[in-house]
Amino acid sequence: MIVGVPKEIKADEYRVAMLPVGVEELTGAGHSVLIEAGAGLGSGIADAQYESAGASIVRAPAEIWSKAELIVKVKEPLPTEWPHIRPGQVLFTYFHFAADEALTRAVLASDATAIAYETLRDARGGLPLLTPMSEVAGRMSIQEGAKFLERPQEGRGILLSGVPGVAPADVAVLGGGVVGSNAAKVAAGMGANVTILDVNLDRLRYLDDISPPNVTTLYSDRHTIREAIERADLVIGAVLIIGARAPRLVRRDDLRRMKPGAVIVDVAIDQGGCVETSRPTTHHSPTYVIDGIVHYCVTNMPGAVGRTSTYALCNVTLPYVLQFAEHGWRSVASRDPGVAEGVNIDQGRVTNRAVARTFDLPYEEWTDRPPAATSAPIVTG
Ligand SMILES: NC(=O)C1=CN([C@@H]2O[C@H](COP(=O)(O)OP(=O)(O)OC[C@H]3O[C@@H](n4cnc5c(N)ncnc54)[C@H](O)[C@@H]3O)[C@@H](O)[C@H]2O)C=CC1
Ligand SMILES: CC(=O)C(=O)O
Repeated sequence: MIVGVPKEIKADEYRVAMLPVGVEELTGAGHSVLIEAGAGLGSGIADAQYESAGASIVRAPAEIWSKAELIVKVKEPLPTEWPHIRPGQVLFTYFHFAADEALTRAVLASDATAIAYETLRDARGGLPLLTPMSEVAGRMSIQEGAKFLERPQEGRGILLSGVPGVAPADVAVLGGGVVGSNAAKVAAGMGANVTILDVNLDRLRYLDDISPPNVTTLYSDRHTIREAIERADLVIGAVLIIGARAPRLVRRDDLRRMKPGAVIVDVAIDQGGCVETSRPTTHHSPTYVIDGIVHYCVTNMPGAVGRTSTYALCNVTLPYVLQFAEHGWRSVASRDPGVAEGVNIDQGRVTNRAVARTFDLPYEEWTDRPPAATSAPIVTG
């Protein structure tokens, strides 16, 4: 199989979807790997390292898109990449379709197959390809929140930890999953008073068991959310309903009840954000202020720590890439229902219920039978 790894083109995205060891494993098994020149530089990996592992370095991204049967990426294809997507091609990357109708329709129209990192499940029902990036983003959310609480960054001029004689900050974490628990761990470690809100009581019981005394758990409802964000200096948005648009837990009216200069880091922005006033931002221009509240809504937070994130991501994606190359993704997905849950779009059909519902598109349960050919098959070689 020909596997292609284009350079990421999203703003401030320094990750790459494959390590040299991945190239070595794939080429050792008889596959070809095309890596775009410079794709690894943001993560400190030189073209020569890929080449010595057996990759072909390709200058023109169009050549990768036109030759590869399996495209392995980090972020969703951007509009300039859409025309390159080919019928029958398989794209393995983050998509977050529910936050982007134009992307959804472009991939549907392409007759390609989209296997989304963020909905693929493991045998325990976890999200193995989302988890490492959620760990990164959860930890970063406190680092970033702390920075934007500084007065020159338009925050309220609060040091998260406080100092002897002055109280620490209050941090409210909406959603106690991977992002939320990692955010809470870092914030609590810095000495902040942390409140985690979630609708999953078993999860709250677990967090209550393992957390230090400066972490409180609360069942998440409209009243507890409102009270927690009114108290908070820093709010972390960390909810997820798999495949779906994030629920809007904080409304515009709520901002007026918050402390002026408080900061919201809406990590869930990649699924549309859990705050009504959130809109995507970039690492270069990460924040904006509405009603006195600083909003940080970067959709690719782990991209800023490319080296750590690339390794953490590729550790978990490579085993799937190897299986797809070796056995074909249809055969892998037909044997592993967790992989089938990753298939969001398959050659013109929406095969993820939440995505279909978000855009009122027809839903078809995924089966291993390829749809009747509607376009010319992909040309390889
Ligand atoms: N902006 C970025 O760069 C990144 C964003 N993310 C995103 O962060 C979000 C969270 O991801 P994970 O923590 O991995 O998900 P997760 O599934 O581990 O945790 C989500 C939690 O939200 C809870 N939840 C659902 N509805 C809720 C409600 N109404 N109130 C309170 N809690 C509620 C769930 O019970 C669950 O515990 C996702 O959208 C993910 O894609 C992840 C990594 C990077
Ligand atoms: C999860 C995701 O979208 C990211 O790591 O950028």
